[in-house]
Amino acid sequence: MSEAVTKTAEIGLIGLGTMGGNLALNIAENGFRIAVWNRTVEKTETFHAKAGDLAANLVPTKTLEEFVQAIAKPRAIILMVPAGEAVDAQIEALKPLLDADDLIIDAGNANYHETNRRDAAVTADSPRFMGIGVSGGEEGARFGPSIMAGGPKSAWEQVGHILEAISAKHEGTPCAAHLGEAGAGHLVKTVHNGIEYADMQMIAEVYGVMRDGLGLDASEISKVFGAWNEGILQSYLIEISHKVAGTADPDTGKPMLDIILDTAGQKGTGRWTAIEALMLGTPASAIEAAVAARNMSARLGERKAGQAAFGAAPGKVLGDAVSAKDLEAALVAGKIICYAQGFGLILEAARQYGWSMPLPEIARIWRQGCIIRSAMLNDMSEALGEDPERNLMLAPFFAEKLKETHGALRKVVALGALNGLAVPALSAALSYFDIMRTERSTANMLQGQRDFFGAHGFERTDKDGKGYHGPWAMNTV
Ligand SMILES: NC(=O)C1=CN([C@@H]2O[C@H](COP(=O)(O)OP(=O)(O)OC[C@H]3O[C@@H](n4cnc5c(N)ncnc54)[C@H](OP(=O)(O)O)[C@@H]3O)[C@@H](O)[C@H]2O)C=CC1
Ligand SMILES: O=C(CO)[C@H](O)[C@H](O)COP(=O)(O)O
Repeated sequence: MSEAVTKTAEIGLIGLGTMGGNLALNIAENGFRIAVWNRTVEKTETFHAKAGDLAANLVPTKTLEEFVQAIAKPRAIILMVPAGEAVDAQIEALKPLLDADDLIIDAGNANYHETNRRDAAVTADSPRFMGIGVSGGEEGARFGPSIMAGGPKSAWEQVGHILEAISAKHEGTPCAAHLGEAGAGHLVKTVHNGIEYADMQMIAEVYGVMRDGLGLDASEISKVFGAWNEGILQSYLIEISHKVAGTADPDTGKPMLDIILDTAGQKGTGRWTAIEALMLGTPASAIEAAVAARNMSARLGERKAGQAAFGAAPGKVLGDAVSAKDLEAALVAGKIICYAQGFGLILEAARQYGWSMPLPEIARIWRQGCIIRSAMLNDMSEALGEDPERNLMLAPFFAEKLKETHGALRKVVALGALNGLAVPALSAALSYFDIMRTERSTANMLQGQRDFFGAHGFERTDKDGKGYHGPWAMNTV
């Protein structure tokens, strides 16, 4: 190791796990010399030994001191460790070894409030801090992720060229961008993951309709997803759903889908998105429903008891009541709505925090590299470019698509409800659509109730001003 350390690295990375190891190889492959350090030192040795030709651009180190010394000044150090305490611990361990113009970059899935806190804690004497969201999983990290950066402009000026070089490219354009101050990048990554949850959940719901309502087997379902991936729904998530449904278990020969236990894991970013939407007061009901569906999936014991108590919904009841075309159109409508909610959330955060979030740029850097990459993001980027403040579902292209598809969404949700097939995210998307296209909603009743029990006051449709009260005076009902 010590011989390699004598050569100065352009950047450093801590945390050679799934993401960090692949990101380091990606950086090395793009011609940047990178110093690496891992808490478990033996992993660094193995990592270096297995790096093949790329080993020449890697500088493996055994101690943090050795690691820091191996990086050219002003140093840039990427942390790719679990969010939370590990990040704070690494920052504290690095601080005494770094200069004030050095830069620490948290590239994990941090809660953006923590990124804001870490950014605010930077003083004139401590290293600068930057939070970047990286999406694309293992393969993306290795061959080109989507990178959502937040932090001081000086930080982007220092490392932007490296991040752009290692990012995915959409028709030659890097899927990496500086999106704003402090936690802006991590907020966008969080919302990316919230959309990911909703997109995945809606795909799982139409899978359920095909499996339970239509009685299709996994290979038939795989073919349907494969066909959809040639059309408007073309996306990484549909592509992998096609592959997941089409894969057999090597042990039993059965479809993998029939072997996988139906309890979904989650690491927290979907939940953070839902919490954020509630805190900012912006609707993200399809995302919230997707998080709730994961929570319900985890309660297998309760679901078993529920089935014993109430019986399962009858299977294969849909016959030709719903077609693959209907399901595809329902997914299109649901997808437009969940993205409208996600971009609406980012817009609201930008308004409340005074950040200037470039919404078209966000859609642009999601077109390749990330888990939610899809053909539709190209149209979204254009629609948001026309007017970033407008609800995405009102952009002419998407309004037209919704006019064509909301009937199918309604049909799938209605058939699901009538036949006991749970479609919570599609259903939430439909309700959002119906509320957001209704000028005269039912919240007048809520205002009447609030005023009745708490004298909260309301506005009138026929007069200006606030704070009107009804003539209820505790005795009228
Ligand atoms: N996996 C994915 O698809 C994606 C993950 N992310 C995010 O990237 C980050 C890393 O995830 P991933 O690579 O999957 O995780 P892994 O579990 O594969 O790797 C974690 C790495 O962090 C190190 N580490 C763990 N705890 C500490 C600690 N307390 N102090 C110092 N180092 C520590 C581990 O070192 P050691 O070898 O010693 O255990 C290991 O190198 C997370 O924030 C995750 O949410 C982001 C996008 C996608
Ligand atoms: O950030 C990611 C992709 O963009 C990670 O894969 C993330 O861990 C997925 O979230 P969860 O584990 O909650 O499903």
